[in-house]
Amino acid sequence: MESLPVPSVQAMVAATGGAHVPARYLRPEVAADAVVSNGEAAMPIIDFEKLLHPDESRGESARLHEACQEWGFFQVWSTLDAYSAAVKNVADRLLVIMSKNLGLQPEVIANKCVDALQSVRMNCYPPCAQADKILGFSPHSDADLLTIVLQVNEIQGLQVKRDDDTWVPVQPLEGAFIVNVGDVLQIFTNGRYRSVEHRAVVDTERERMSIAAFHSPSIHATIGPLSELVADQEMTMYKTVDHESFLRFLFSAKLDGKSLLQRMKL
Ligand SMILES: O=C(O)CCC(=O)C(=O)O
Ligand SMILES: [Fe+2]
Repeated sequence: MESLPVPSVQAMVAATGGAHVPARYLRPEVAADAVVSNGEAAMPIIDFEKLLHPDESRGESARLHEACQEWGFFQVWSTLDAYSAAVKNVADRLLVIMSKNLGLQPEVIANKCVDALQSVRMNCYPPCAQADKILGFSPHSDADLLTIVLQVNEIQGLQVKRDDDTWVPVQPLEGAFIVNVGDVLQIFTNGRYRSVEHRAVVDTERERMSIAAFHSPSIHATIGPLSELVADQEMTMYKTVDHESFLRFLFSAKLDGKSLLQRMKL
């Protein structure tokens, strides 16, 4: 469908700052409309966690019911708790299966993850007309155990570096997470599992968004090759440090490829 042949509003605002509004956009009735203040008549806000909580769900679902009848509109408030818990569950289960694959008792990693650290980063990449000259995210590897990334929209952007220095774009699959091994897992496995550099490019026209959830061991866990995974005669590839020192390494290094792992090398 073709759009109406009118001048672009964005271009017009950019040119005049909105100082001149063409007559076709003027709406005299707006001045006469009553707009009440956002006080008593505020739209209901439903707390999603309460809605799912066994003890609080009754009250909150009653409010939801009322909102649907009275307003037909409501806002749902949700901390990222539900999301974080869901992705943590995925990470924990993957780590159990990875442990089995490595011939490792699952408790070895699980014990290091009692009171695991988790952080979530929302990435937003605005479009850029000169997308081929810039990067949305510099090449880096993640400093955690496992990262679980949700591509919020279908726009491609994440690229993974292969051994021949080529970059492979990751095709977003609807409903799928992208999971990557982080530096800590590479260190735990003495290099068997690979924490690989990746980067994000941007689109020329469309904004892209992703949510990355980073799963790390407890702050009290030591970070170093797991003795169970260093075979007799095998060389230990990395230092063993406490988690706090590891994080200090991380925050003192700039986002630069795999420099953190280089610094952990023996
Ligand atoms: O935007 C992406 O797909 C990846 C983001 C990422 O690598 C990160 O947040 O560490
Ligand atoms: Fe990353």
